[in-house]
Amino acid sequence: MPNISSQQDSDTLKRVEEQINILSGILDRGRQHLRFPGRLEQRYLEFRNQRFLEIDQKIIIGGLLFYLGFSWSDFYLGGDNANLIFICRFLVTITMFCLLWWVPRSRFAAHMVTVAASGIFLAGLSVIFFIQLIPDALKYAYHLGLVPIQVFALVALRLSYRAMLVVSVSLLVCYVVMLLFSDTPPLSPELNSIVEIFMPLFVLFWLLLIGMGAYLAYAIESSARNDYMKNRLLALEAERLQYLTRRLHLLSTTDSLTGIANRRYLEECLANEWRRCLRSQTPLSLVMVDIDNFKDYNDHYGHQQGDRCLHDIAQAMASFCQRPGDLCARYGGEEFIIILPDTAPGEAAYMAEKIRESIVALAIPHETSEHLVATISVGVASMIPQADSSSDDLLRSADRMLYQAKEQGRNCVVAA
Ligand SMILES: Nc1nc2c(ncn2[C@@H]2O[C@H](COP(=O)(O)OP(=O)(O)OP(=O)(O)O)[C@@H](O)[C@H]2O)c(=O)[nH]1
Repeated sequence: MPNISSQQDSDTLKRVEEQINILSGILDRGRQHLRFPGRLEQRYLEFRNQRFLEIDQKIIIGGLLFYLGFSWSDFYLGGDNANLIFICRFLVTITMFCLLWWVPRSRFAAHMVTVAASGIFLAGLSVIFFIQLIPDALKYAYHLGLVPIQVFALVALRLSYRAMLVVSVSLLVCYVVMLLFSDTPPLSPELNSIVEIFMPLFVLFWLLLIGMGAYLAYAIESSARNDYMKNRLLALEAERLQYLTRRLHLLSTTDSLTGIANRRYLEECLANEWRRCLRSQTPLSLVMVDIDNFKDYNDHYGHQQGDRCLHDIAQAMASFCQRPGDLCARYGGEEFIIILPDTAPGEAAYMAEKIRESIVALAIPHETSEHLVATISVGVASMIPQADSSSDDLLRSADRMLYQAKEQGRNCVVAA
């Protein structure tokens, strides 16, 4: 029988309710969120990382294969540097594959989004580097190679608005620096004027792409966070309901004064055990306990002290119920019943005697009793349930034994 006052349970319930309040507060305010308060942010990042490992990692692997696939252009346009460009491309791909395999298995597993962002940045940087190695005007073809990388950054980093923005802006800055500081290849005057018009337009186009991507990533991330909050709220509500149901069950089956099972639960368990022992044809034993001269105890020590005495005796007896199916319950007033399924009469009587001795050993002062300490009288009955008998017969038999124990002078065990 679980303990109703389980501190751990009520602490957990308190924690769950606190989290529900925080989440409901955030959702009620109805604003878009790109950062949650405290631990919630950390939980969200863990969740996002998990999703990344499940879904986005495959997208990154696909992107890397595309990146490697473009090596045909290295050989086609690379001239003398074709091999060098291919080796660089190959090394970037291999490094990223290694990181994608190793990081999730390492202590950096929580930083997969950062790894992906760095990988995309590295790929973009490599293309900027390749532009330097491609001979003459052919290098302009590689400028366009930055577009798919930028688009890929928008897709792969859509769940992290900040990572997407940092990678995109950094790449654009590197590109502009390269434009400013690298030599322009000798071109015909016509081509030169086209390039002069085209380059600022290309940078502007890129900026617009980043702006559009930033807007989309912001919308996607805030909606992902919103969904996360709603799902988390649902999970917390379910957890809360589970605790409340458990607590309700405890309240309805526990006696509030003694903390052991109440009569309702006793009757339910007795009926179940009776049916089970009827099927298995094994003995079912009942130990009926009554505190001796308890009226005198109350009269002498007061009702409150009487309650404490009831509690202590009940708890001491409950500690003997070790096997599954054993149950110690308050039957009413100062009467208790212990159900012992699959227990033979001799074993039950032995256990009853141990319980009686343990109550004497509690040494609860009882000045008006001849033993000077609180004692109990115990009646024990056992039966192998039959179809034409009922658990009431067993109860009546235990009650008769208890009556005899009282008749024999109390503080003793009588077994049928
Ligand atoms: N403090 C307290 N006393 C209770 C409670 N329930 C029953 N009692 C008291 O238990 C006493 C039972 O008295 P009796 O039935 O006369 O039995 P007894 O004095 O124990 O005498 P014997 O059973 O013959 O040994 C009554 O005085 C009840 O008021 C309770 O929840 N708390």
